[in-house]
Amino acid sequence: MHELVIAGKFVTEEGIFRGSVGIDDGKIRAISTGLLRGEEVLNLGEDLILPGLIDVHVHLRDFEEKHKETIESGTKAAIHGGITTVFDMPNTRPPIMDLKTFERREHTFRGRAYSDYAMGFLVSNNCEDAKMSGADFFKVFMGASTGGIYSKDFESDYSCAPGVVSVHAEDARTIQKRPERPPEAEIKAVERVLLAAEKLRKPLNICHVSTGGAIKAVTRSNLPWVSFEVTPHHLFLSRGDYERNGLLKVYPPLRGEDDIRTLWENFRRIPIIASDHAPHTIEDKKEGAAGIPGLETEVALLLDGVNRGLLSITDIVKKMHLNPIRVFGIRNKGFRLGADADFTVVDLKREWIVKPEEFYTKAKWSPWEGKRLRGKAVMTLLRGEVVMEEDEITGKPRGVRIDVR
Ligand SMILES: NC(=O)N[C@@H](CC(=O)O)C(=O)O
Ligand SMILES: [Zn+2]
Ligand SMILES: [Zn+2]
Repeated sequence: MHELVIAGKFVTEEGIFRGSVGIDDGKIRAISTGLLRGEEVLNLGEDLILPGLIDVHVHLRDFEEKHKETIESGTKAAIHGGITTVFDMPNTRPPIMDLKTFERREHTFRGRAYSDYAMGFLVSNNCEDAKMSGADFFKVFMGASTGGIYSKDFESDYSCAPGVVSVHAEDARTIQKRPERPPEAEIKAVERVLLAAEKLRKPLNICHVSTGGAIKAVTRSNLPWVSFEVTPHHLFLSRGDYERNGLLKVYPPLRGEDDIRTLWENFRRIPIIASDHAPHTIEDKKEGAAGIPGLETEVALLLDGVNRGLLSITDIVKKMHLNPIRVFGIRNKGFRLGADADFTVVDLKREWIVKPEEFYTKAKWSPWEGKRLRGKAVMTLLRGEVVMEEDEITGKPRGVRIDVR
């Protein structure tokens, strides 16, 4: 007899099966195609039950930028959007690039996160601190983005990081000459990344790949320790959208139809989908801040894509659960016995209109404002506890740091 049994239609990388999962102490203890017995049974009918979705690229801000987002508002937005674990990007103010600030970040998270979280460390000529930090992943900027910090010697920073490196691949010199950041800025940086990865042979994830040239270069290099992520805004929005709405300024920039077509033509080769949730106030955006909020639309946009035949529901499990766990070595997550009982429950047929005023993020604006989407996250479970149901955040912050050791 389990504490809790969840029954319904489970989605794995192979497909959908009707069955039930037995949960005790927040962990998956039994998986069955029949109906397990539980003190409490949560029957989820026709909704689809995905393993907890993981977003490996999220800017939670907080510290001196609480007006943009806090740990609470950002992680509430995560579980509202169906995300159970977020990777906290370290280009905060102050940036997380020394031991004292890393420890301060760790305390800032305690008891305030509504989702689980991985802690990042920004590497830029600070190798000793990076090695001593114990961070869950490491961030390197090859060119400046929000916060303005970037590596003067990418190879040395990449070589120093004692764990998986996520890299912002836009070439600094090209950006200085051509601030509009054409595809060449990304392609040049990605080619440098691949040469370094070939030499150093250590795990690396290329952030927000946006161009056909970069995705072709990565897939051609075929290095098993090199992964990459693509964002929903680079899949569903274009440079034309930015020309019509200046708020859509983002680094790397939204691209032309050719690049977008190549991303979709290579969709099955994309290991990870991540939001690059980058909240700014409307005032900051009007002053040219780069970044787009994405936590509360990313899953719904992908589900809408499933309904339009652009991708399959199993793609979402592969690119937002399985591959993030594999690439970043997450030990306590996964749809298997002994792993945390995190689940993202979606209603694939739910039609709704994007209304940013109903968002939990402080960035109450969206490129998809007013758009009708088919598909929505309707319930989020974290270690067997319902933490979001029908847009309501239920209960207190339960999020804890993931285990990548
Ligand atoms: N993507 C952006 O345009 N902005 C991000 C930084 C980054 O991911 O480069 C931010 O932190 O605002
Ligand atoms: Zn970036
Ligand atoms: Zn980012």
